[in-house]
Amino acid sequence: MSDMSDTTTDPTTDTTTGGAVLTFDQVTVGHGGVPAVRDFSANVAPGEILALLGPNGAGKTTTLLAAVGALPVMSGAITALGASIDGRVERNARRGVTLVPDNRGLFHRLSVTDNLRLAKRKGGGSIDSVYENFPKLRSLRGRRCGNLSGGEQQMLALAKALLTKPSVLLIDELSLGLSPIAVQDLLPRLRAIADDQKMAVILVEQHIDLALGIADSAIVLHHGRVALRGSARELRERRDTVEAAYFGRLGEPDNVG
Ligand SMILES: Nc1ncnc2c1ncn2[C@@H]1O[C@H](COP(=O)(O)OP(=O)(O)OP(=O)(O)O)[C@@H](O)[C@H]1O
Repeated sequence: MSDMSDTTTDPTTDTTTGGAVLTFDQVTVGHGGVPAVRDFSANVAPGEILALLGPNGAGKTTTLLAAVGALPVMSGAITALGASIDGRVERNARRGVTLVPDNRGLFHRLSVTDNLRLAKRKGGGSIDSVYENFPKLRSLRGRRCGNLSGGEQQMLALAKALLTKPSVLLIDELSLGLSPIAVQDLLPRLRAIADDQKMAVILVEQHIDLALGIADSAIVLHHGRVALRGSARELRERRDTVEAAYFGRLGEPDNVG
């Protein structure tokens, strides 16, 4: 169990639902009937970035997939923008709940602009505004997406998702395969856009310090259980505790659940 009594007493329980646009209420979700995440509760408010941390296999992607309706919950409930999340992924996306998947979800044979045009067909902002936020993409606009670097593809994946003006954006390892400098460039942009658009974000990220550097709050998952939660500021100051949670040294999952 966490000793961060100044943040939240029970790490599996989040009782602050006021103003949340995305709520997980004691959610258990998994694959083929086998739970991968158990009793997960969390709230994310407009403009809030929640960093979802944890080692490989902790259940981070599973949590995001459940939040867009791509995996049915086994028990508990997920609510976004006042309505329950169900299995209709496209409908959830139209309502403003958008996932940037870890495989980036890009069309590699199409140009940068054509990828953006396809995203724009789902509604939302203008391609010009994307190029204002990501000037690098403007200079690459005629390039085939498959010929972009990993960092450029990540930027495009983020830009595509932002084009639909989501209210809730779920990002699975934006920094996958990127240099630390590229991550340092992208994450502050995400912070600024979340602030501007009052967009709620869950950021799954392996770069713990960079994630805590831009997030408002954070949860560490271990073996599908919440091992630790708190404000990002408090967790930055208790880096050793975060690491202990990450490696399951705050107690066995059964004890914290
Ligand atoms: N399609 C699947 N079928 C069966 N089990 C799965 C499937 N996808 C994930 N799992 C299992 O669910 C658990 C959680 O996986 P998940 O991908 O959510 O973890 P993660 O925290 O995102 O890990 P990583 O950091 O490696 O991406 C793991 O034990 C994993 O093996």
